[in-house]
Amino acid sequence: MSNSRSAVAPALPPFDYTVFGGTGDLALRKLLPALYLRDKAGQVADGSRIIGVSRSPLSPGDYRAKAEQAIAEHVPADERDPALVARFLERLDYVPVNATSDEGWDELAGRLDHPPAGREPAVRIFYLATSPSLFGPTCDQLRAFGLATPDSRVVLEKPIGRDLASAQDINDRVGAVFTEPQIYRIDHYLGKETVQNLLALRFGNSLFEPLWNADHIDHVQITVAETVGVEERGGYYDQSGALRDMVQNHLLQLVCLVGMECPISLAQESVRDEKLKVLRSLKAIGQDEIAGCTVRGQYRAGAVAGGAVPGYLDEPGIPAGSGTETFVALKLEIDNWRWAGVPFYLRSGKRLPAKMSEIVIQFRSIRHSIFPQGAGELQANRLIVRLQPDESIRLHLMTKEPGPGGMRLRPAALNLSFAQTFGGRFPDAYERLLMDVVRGNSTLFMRRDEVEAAWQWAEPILDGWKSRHEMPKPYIAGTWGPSQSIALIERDGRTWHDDELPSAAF
Ligand SMILES: NC(=O)C1=CN([C@@H]2O[C@H](COP(=O)(O)OP(=O)(O)OC[C@H]3O[C@@H](n4cnc5c(N)ncnc54)[C@H](OP(=O)(O)O)[C@@H]3O)[C@@H](O)[C@H]2O)C=CC1
Ligand SMILES: O=C1O[C@H](COP(=O)(O)O)[C@@H](O)[C@H](O)[C@H]1O
Repeated sequence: MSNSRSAVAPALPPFDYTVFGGTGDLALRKLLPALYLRDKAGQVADGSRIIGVSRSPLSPGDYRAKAEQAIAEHVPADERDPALVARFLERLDYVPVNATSDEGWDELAGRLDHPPAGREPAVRIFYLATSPSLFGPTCDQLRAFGLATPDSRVVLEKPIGRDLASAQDINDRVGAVFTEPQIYRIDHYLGKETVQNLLALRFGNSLFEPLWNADHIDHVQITVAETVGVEERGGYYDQSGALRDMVQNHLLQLVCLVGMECPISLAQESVRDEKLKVLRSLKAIGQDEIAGCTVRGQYRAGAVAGGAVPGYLDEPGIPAGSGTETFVALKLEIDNWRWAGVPFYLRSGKRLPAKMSEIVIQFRSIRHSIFPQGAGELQANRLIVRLQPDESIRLHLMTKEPGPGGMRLRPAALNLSFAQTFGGRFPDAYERLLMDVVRGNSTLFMRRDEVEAAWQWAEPILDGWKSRHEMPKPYIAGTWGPSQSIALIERDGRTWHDDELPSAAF
């Protein structure tokens, strides 16, 4: 299918993107491919530069070779145009720099201070794709070497801390060098096309908003399921776990977009103000509620997509007997006028049967049935927003079964498939977000107070788990998590929306 939508993207001002951690997994797998694809779409102005930075003693030529390989591996073949790849590689440079010493900083300053001749003023961006422990030292050095100019921007990768205090510490250190409007905290879920579409669905249609409240909605489910395990990131993951890695950021941002009031406009602070109100309205899960409202799981050896996979404890970099969770299910409530009493059930895990993220809005049952017994069970309406893959919005309704012989009802779905409706390629979240930084649009980035409010809610759960000294419940890789996750929702007389999903792989 043609890529007509992204081929006509408007050009932006030239930029200097300095990527700290430029040789790392994130830069090679996501950032460079995303920048190449935006360049291919015509959004990268001539004279723009991408400067990879890390301690490795590479030449610019070595770095270009690495980038070329990364593009070959991570950009689909039909998007790789040799002439455009060559043009993109020309924009790349590399400087060895140590974030925690003075090594390489003068060279980096020299590069940034000497742009290509005749280039118009460029947007200066520092992307910190490194461990968060380096954010403070890197920003200190950016200031010490005069690189943190008043107009420059800094992008922070997640995780922003591992609890409230460490998040505040990072925010303080970065905030001592950059003002809040200069800081872009990435949550790549906000860059996903269908996640942004939640705003269009809710506030671009008159149909749903009158029903979008506790009077009409029984509950909400959010599932973010992955088939992958911890891959090469065991060292990081074991210190993190599913609540810190996925729930505190990505899933809570989804809760915000489902739960927030209509912002006064799409202006960045309006949207972020509304999300913040949701985060501040999250009902604290008390220590006595942890056992009933949360479930932790850890995968054991099993099969995913027809192939055998090892258990978490046998993955590289995972210490023997680790008690880190690779699966979380929990029930939360937004304690406000709109949502009082409506449970939000969240679950996320690795090594589940399918890579699939979706939001299910389960409406209440009709209050009175006029249909005779035998007309079929009346199922409550359900709106399903599939975020990935096969992006779609499906509305499940009851309809009459066609034909004579009385009234029989049957559920059926109105299905808005994005691929069928719009065709083309959906840009990766990083493509959108990297260019939003160039534009200076931080709507889809997290503000300091959002990150800290999310930690404020999540931290007592982490503390509760720690004080209970319980190991996560085991689940077989390729299943939908531990049985306790099913019990969590079934205790309330509800079930996970699994009926249209692949079942366990064996
Ligand atoms: N990989 C992913 O999919 C995702 C990663 N993240 C986060 O992004 C960050 C980076 O992740 P990832 O790329 O996987 O990590 P990697 O370990 O693959 O890369 C780390 C990078 O940091 C560089 N680095 C380490 N120490 C220094 C230093 N003192 N000075 C300068 N550079 C340094 C490394 O190069 P060198 O050793 O040569 O200095 C390397 O380029 C992490 O915080 C991670 O949690 C977030 C979302 C997804
Ligand atoms: O931030 C993260 O997200 C990925 C999942 O992202 P997706 O876009 O593939 O859904 C997850 O694998 C990783 O552990 C986490 O750090």
